[in-house]
Amino acid sequence: MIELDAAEVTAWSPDPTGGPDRVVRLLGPVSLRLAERHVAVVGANGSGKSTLARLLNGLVLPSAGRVRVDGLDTVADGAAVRRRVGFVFTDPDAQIVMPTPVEDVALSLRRTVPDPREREARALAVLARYGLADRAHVSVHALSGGQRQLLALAAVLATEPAVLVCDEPTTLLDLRWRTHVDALLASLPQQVVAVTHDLEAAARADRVIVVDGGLVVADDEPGPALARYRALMGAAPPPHGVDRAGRAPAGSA
Ligand SMILES: Nc1ncnc2c1ncn2[C@@H]1O[C@H](COP(=O)(O)OP(=O)(O)OP(=O)(O)O)[C@@H](O)[C@H]1O
Repeated sequence: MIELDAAEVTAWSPDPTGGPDRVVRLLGPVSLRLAERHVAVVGANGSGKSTLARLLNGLVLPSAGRVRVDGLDTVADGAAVRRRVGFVFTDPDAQIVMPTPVEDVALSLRRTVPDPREREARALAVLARYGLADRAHVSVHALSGGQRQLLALAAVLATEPAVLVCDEPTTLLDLRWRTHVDALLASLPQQVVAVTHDLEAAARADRVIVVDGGLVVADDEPGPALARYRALMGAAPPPHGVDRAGRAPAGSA
């Protein structure tokens, strides 16, 4: 169970008019209890989805309020929370650090499997489970984008987290790989919280959270929540001024 109690995230941001840095609120206050197996988080660019996702495993800490996972506080019990909550980024290259897939998965297992031979065997078994057995020893640079995302997922899942948080895991993938990764996420035994712009995938979740302007503006079953999101997107033109953090869009100087 993931619990957010009046959680807020603030950050210091430069004042675009040249004044002193100022505190901006990126998210919250947000209070949620997430127990469903598949939770989708949708919202416009810059609405606060990634900030919400990162709160769940302690990559971002609340400036106020609390975030707990199975009773563990992300501030007080950060390491335990990170062991419990796996995180997958949009871009697998942000996550893959070793030269070959087998070494990358083995790196994830370094704490739980001390013996190097056993660790390699376990890593190979994990790669086989996710369809990457024949790519185990190639350079990670020789993998396709879809295979790299699958490797990033495999390396996180190797540690058997109780919860998997994914921040737009299929945004960079073609349709075939998106379908494959979506099916894999749907088949996992763990709780999956996925930020997504893919409304078809969100429609298959048990619950959909809609974030707008750093707040949860809808939290419901997919039908009503996505209807609210579509209405919100239809109603609001893309912003042309500064974003909530006070930054002007690229090229607008
Ligand atoms: N460290 C930071 N300092 C200042 N502003 C930040 C910081 N991190 C994020 N922001 C701003 O906070 C807002 C929310 O960012 P966030 O990345 O959570 O949005 P998002 O909904 O995930 O967007 P996208 O769909 O584009 O990835 C944005 O306006 C972003 O520019």
